[in-house]
Amino acid sequence: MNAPQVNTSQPVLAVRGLSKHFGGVKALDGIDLHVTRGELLGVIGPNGAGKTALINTITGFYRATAGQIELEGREISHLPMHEIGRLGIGRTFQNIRLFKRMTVLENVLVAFKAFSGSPLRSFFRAGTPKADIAAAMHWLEQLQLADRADALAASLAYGDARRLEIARALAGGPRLLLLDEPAAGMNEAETAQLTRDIQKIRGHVSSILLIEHDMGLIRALSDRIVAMDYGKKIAEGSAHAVLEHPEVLRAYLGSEEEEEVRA
Ligand SMILES: Nc1ncnc2c1ncn2[C@@H]1O[C@H](COP(=O)(O)OP(=O)(O)OP(=O)(O)O)[C@@H](O)[C@H]1O
Repeated sequence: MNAPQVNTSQPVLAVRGLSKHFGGVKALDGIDLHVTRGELLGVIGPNGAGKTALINTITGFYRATAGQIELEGREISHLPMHEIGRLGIGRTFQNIRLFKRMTVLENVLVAFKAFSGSPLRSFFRAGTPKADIAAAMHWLEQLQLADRADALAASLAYGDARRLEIARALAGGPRLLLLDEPAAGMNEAETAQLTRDIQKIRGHVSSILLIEHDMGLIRALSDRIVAMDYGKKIAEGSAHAVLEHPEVLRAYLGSEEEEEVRA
């Protein structure tokens, strides 16, 4: 199959009519959205709106019930997860997933390992190419983790562990980075640092889709916001337009997050 022609006006990600049903539960119900080159798209919605299901379906962790997912014009919804990762979609998880008994540096090296396709154990035994170590250290420096490179991942403070997940995702060289609630569980100072970190990494990855409940982070970082509820898109546009949208306020009404949306 020929590679799609480079088209700078083409969205990096285009999702059309995307649905994911679990029995009678419509986690995604006909979602349309796109992320353009250089854009950070914020995705908000109350608990259970379908935000994580969106990331899980884009990355092939869930198989879509219906709809299309295009990465730079190429249909990917039928592809296995590892192939979607190889084509350039990186992610972090709502619940941090690190190799806790490996060092911080090794956790980032896994990204190169996954891409080279060779078995992990023998890779480390055989010695790691200097270029990979230099590249991994670059990402650790970007996320202020270089001085913890030899520490065990298990010993990291919560905020550092979250940043290590981001460093690992970036080391895979994604065109599109999907961040699933990176500020979850962070205190105010950690969230402020994370905001600066995400600003910094924007220059290194073409596009970012950011799921977050922290409206301060969403306001500070998003070029555009999509709001979801019950698996549907209920609003789309600028931070001001979406966070003041009557349907968005209604969706959050009565939930603990209502005050945050208005803050
Ligand atoms: N594997 C699954 N099996 C069954 N139902 C699921 C599964 N994953 C998600 N759901 C359901 O799909 C809906 C959307 O869930 P999802 O986790 O995507 O919401 P969310 O917007 O990410 O919520 P939160 O903000 O709490 O993380 C929920 O009703 C959830 O119970």
